[in-house]
Amino acid sequence: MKIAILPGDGIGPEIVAQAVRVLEKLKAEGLPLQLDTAPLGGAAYDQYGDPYPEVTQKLAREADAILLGAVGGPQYDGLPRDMRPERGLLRIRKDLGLFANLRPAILYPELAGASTLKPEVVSGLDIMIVRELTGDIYFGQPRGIHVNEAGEREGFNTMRYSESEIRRIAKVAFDIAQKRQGKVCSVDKANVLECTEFWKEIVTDVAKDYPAVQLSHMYVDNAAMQLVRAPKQFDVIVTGNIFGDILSDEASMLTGSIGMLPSASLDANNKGLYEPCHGSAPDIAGKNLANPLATILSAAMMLRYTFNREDAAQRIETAVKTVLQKGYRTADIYESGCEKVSCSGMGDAVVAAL
Ligand SMILES: NC(=O)C1=CN([C@@H]2O[C@H](COP(=O)(O)OP(=O)(O)OC[C@H]3O[C@@H](n4cnc5c(N)ncnc54)[C@H](O)[C@@H]3O)[C@@H](O)[C@H]2O)C=CC1
Ligand SMILES: CC(C)CC(=O)C(=O)O
Ligand SMILES: [Mg+2]
Repeated sequence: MKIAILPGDGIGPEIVAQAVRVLEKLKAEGLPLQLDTAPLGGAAYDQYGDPYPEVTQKLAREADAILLGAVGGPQYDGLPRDMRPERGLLRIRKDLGLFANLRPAILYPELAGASTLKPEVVSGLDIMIVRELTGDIYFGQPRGIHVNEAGEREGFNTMRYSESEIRRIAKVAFDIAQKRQGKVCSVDKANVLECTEFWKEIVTDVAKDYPAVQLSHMYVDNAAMQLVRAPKQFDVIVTGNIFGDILSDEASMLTGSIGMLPSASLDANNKGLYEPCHGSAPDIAGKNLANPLATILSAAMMLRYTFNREDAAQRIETAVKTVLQKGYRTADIYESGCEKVSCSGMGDAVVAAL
């Protein structure tokens, strides 16, 4: 089981260190893990002048799976766009064909009080957001900033999806829904954007192969509202890259914190990159304050999706449940009566629970 470890920037190294401790514990018990580290994002730019350098490309391509922290930081904002950390992240996703981004928003009952919604609205919450990850306005050409015909500067990006890109992500969503409650809500803005009107048409066509799955459609503005009004109406949400990016951050707060949301980004053969949904959190970086659970839960997703080790995945998830039941909380999910722990303190607790 070859795993590339890419700590990244900001809180990335702190949270990844805790997930690596969890993996090392499983390795010591006999799981055949090989962990190798390389830089991505700003750290890679600092060392190699490229946010996705060759050394990282080689390691990532040869690995079965990748564990990533997060990239980015204000110190890189002035760089040419192609040198910025976030571009390194987009490049690795594209390079490895990681088109299917699974972002489960699950409420642990112990965190009902940390959710932004009332306990009765979120209790039992279990939504799977399936976000297309290698297309849409994040990749569409042309893009840039230029002087237009009127002699004025303007910025532009292009939202585009090919039929095959929509079909393959729709199939992922329907396949997942078949193993869950059997409901897919496709989120678009088909009332004004041709690209997403096309999305809706293709998803509707793919649904014909899944008669047991109930398909609904929702405009993204309404979906953003429904997520905080009545989130349990959703089972699987399938949507494009930008809408999925935004809606998953929103959904994270239903679970108590952005620090609780893991993700898997899969190619067609379940090779995957696993990372928390949040960014590099420059405001708390280097302070040992970050919540490492999203990253630890991402390692569990890795064992489940890439390595087919449901047993090991569930062990990690059970350990996370145990530490929450015992009352350990990082600052972002802290409530009075609980025991506040640091990032590494949470890592200690999870390793002990394992
Ligand atoms: N996948 C990635 O690598 C991503 C990178 N970014 C980059 O990260 C940098 C910061 O972006 P922001 O918009 O501030 O988003 P962010 O997700 O890094 O932070 C937003 C807020 O959530 C908090 N937060 C995030 N993760 C946390 C954790 N594990 N525990 C406790 N609190 C946590 C932060 O302290 C901050 O207050 C930017 O450079 C951005 O481009 C943003 C999103 C994803
Ligand atoms: C570079 C961004 C697209 C990262 C991000 O916000 C995400 O993937 O959630
Ligand atoms: Mg995001």
